[in-house]
Amino acid sequence: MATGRTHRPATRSRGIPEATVARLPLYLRALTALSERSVPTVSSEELATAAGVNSAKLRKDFSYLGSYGTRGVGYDVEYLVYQISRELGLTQDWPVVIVGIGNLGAALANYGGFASRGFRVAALIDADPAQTGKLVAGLPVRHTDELEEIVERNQVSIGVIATPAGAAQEVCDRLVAAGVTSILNFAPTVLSVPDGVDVRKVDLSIELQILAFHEQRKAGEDLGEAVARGTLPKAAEEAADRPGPDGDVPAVMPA
Ligand SMILES: NC(=O)c1ccc[n+]([C@@H]2O[C@H](COP(=O)([O-])OP(=O)(O)OC[C@H]3O[C@@H](n4cnc5c(N)ncnc54)[C@H](O)[C@@H]3O)[C@@H](O)[C@H]2O)c1
Repeated sequence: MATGRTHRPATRSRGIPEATVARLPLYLRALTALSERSVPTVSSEELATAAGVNSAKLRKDFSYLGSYGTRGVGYDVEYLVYQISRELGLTQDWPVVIVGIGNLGAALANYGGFASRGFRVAALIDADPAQTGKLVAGLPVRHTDELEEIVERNQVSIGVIATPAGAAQEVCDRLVAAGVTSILNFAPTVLSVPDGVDVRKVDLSIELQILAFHEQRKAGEDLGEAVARGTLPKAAEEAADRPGPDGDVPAVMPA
């Protein structure tokens, strides 16, 4: 679901391309599901289908990890889970702070999937004094005055920003100055960060806009096919012939 980009070169220092790194979590999710069902081995085709990736791409990705599978047997599921987890840095615990504990921040704090993937929510921080001390997901909300101390004491390197857009840059600057080097930004704004700090942006409305674009295309194709088959309902046919607001384009455009 995460969109956006990191401020890093396309290839990481260990020679794994950024596009491969972006697919590793997809493999890991599929492999974890297999592991939970005690499936011992998996072919590249099966795993590629489960991860929604092309199998040739998967084999290429795994070659960067030095994992080639065994002909006729496939890949060892447990070993690959370990290998990918290690590559993603998930074999260690990552303390995370969430800043902005409104609707979204509270929902993120309550999401159990972070802890099970090695991300421990170390603290919840909000600027509203009325929020301070409230328990959210079992953690007391702390005031932003304590941000630097919390980050330093917990050695937090990952910060999640769920504040309004107008506050996000200032929060980001404070997190970075305190030692955070990776930011997951939910606020609808572009953040400036110094070199060496990774920012990933999550924006569900952008994802919805992309789906809306495809829906519109599909609707256009359906209409075009109906016109070609001569099965266009009468009302739609009239609409397709009617001039649009400019007077020269039909209100409903066939593909
Ligand atoms: N990326 C996405 O897909 C997505 C989805 C929903 C919301 N959002 C964005 O997430 C943000 C939060 O949305 P919400 O619905 O939870 O809003 P909200 O108003 O419920 O919560 C915002 C919280 O941030 C706190 N805050 C304000 N300024 C702060 C600061 N300087 N430091 C720390 N905390 C501060 C407020 O006190 C409040 O508790 C918004 O920017 C919204 O646009 C993004």
